Amino acid sequence: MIIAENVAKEFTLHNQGGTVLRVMEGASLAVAPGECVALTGASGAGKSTLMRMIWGNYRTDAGRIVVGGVDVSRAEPRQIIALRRATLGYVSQFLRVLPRVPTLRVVAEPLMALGLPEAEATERAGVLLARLRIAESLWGLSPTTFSGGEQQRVNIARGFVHPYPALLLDEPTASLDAANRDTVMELIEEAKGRGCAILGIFHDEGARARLCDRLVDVTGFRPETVAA
Ligand SMILES: Nc1ncnc2c1ncn2[C@@H]1O[C@H](COP(=O)(O)OP(=O)(O)OP(=O)(O)O)[C@@H](O)[C@H]1O
Repeated sequence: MIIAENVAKEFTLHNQGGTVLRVMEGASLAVAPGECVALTGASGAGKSTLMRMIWGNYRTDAGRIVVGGVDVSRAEPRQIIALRRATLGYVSQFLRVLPRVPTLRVVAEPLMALGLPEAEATERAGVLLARLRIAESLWGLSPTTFSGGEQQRVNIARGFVHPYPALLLDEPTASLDAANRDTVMELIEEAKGRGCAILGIFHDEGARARLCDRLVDVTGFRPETVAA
């Protein structure tokens, strides 16, 4: 479902004398439906860079990334938009929303973008917000003023409201209390159960042990490691 083949990436720092940073070479992995794979490796090893390339935000310099049959590394922007709408969800560490959009709407939006009627989309959004213990009194407010943990749960609700066949998760259990952390792990298990392919960064070792079928250490994709 999520495939990376021989992916390479370098950054050119134009404002720093054109310095070229080679950060990745020969990165290959595959995540099958129903599987959860954790990206590991020290800080700066390239976990976020690989996730951003799969999400289609960073260009792939060499190799191929295919998600749900779409070649992300060569796709047109409109294909990436369609992929993100129906196939690939992404729960980033930070919630990015337009100001003044109420929380219930923020969570319902992915479903409405897929053509679901507003009433059904908001009902499903409400079920998930309640499950993630966001007080109903907050649903009509913009999440921009919410606490860090509340924002993260809104972000998670948005990422799980549609049964995406593939999901990218960036530290989904960070900054959550025990009960909410457990609920998020249940949501991830349910997604796996329905065949979702999940690739994530999990610094939470307990969550990694409970959820992940395999670990992929991106240190093996550093150019100096590949050359050795
Ligand atoms: N936009 C960018 N421009 C220049 N260099 C970048 C950019 N994004 C990442 N890098 C560099 O790529 C390398 C890998 O960074 P990345 O954020 O992918 O690591 P990480 O494994 O996710 O680290 P962490 O666990 O600290 O988040 C780092 O050396 C970083 O400086």
